[in-house]
Amino acid sequence: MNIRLDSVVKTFETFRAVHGVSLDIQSGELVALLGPSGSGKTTILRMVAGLEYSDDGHIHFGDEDATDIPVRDRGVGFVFQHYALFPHMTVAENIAFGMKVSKVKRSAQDIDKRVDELLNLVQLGGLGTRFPGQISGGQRQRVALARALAVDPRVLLLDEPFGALDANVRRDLRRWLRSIHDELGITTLFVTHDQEEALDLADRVVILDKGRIVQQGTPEEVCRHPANAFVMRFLGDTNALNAKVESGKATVANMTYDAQGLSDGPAELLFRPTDVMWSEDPTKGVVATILRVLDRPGSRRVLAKTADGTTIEFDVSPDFAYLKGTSGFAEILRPRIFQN
Ligand SMILES: Nc1ncnc2c1ncn2[C@@H]1O[C@H](COP(=O)(O)OP(=O)(O)OP(=O)(O)O)[C@@H](O)[C@H]1O
Repeated sequence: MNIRLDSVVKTFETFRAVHGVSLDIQSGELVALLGPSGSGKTTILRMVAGLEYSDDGHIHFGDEDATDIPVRDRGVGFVFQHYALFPHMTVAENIAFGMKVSKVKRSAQDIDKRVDELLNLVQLGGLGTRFPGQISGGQRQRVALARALAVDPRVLLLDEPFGALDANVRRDLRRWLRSIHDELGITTLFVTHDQEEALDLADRVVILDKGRIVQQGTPEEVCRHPANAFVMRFLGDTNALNAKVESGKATVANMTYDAQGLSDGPAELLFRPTDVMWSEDPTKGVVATILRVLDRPGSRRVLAKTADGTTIEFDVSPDFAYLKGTSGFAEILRPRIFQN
């Protein structure tokens, strides 16, 4: 089932939370909506679910205008961070619930069989008789997914489903969710503010800022070719140096960089901490003095000050031997120059 959002707008009283968002989700695709808090992710998801109406624009499920499809007929399965399981029902009863109340009637035997299949799918075989209070948070979210899948949804909507869990459990669950998605191929829209989660999981990442899509692409595209400074900063640790563009060249201290296509004037040169090599050759990089060297399990993080007083941070191998106070040149491997 493909989903198409066409210039969708949502305003809460006077505040516009979603500004004309257009997005095509292909059948079987796993798309992550990624953005900072308040960027409109949940509002978009709720409009796709039919829990919220758009003020303008259209949402299509396949060839049908979703506005005409009541929520319970949309064939949507949800998993929300706080979409609690029924505490007084066992895990198996929770999973069976949707099937029991569905318009599609199934025999008790069919339901039991389907519950067993789903328990095995989410790797909780044997835990069907436990109550939600007797399993871990990660297991509860797996039950929530099994419950969402029980009614054979055409679309799966997940809103920060692993948000309340600790980092290691989250990492395991996202790998697991990806393999379930590969097995079932259900069109999935996943909301997260966690960059790594979106990049790990999704076929396509849609980055939102203040209710607008600022970039969409594969994880590789958004990482390697950020559309602007916001995307670059939002996706991970970023250093910024002031630059001046003149005739297609950006000057930063003693260095010039290619800036074809940019207009003359101020700009920012952005780069990742992993994209720096320390050099003793003044033609190679921006002059800097080491302030501190911090140790990490597999690397060293260097804090250095450039000539105009900006602090930059970069990662080097554990055998980096330069000491605090040493001056040298920070060679920037993948400089990106942006203008407002
Ligand atoms: N029912 C509502 N009434 C008024 N304002 C709302 C309502 N729901 C959301 N908003 C506002 O709309 C904006 C977008 O909210 P939304 O929940 O979609 O953001 P989000 O990107 O999902 O954020 P988070 O990651 O914090 O959940 C926010 O500024 C929020 O305060």
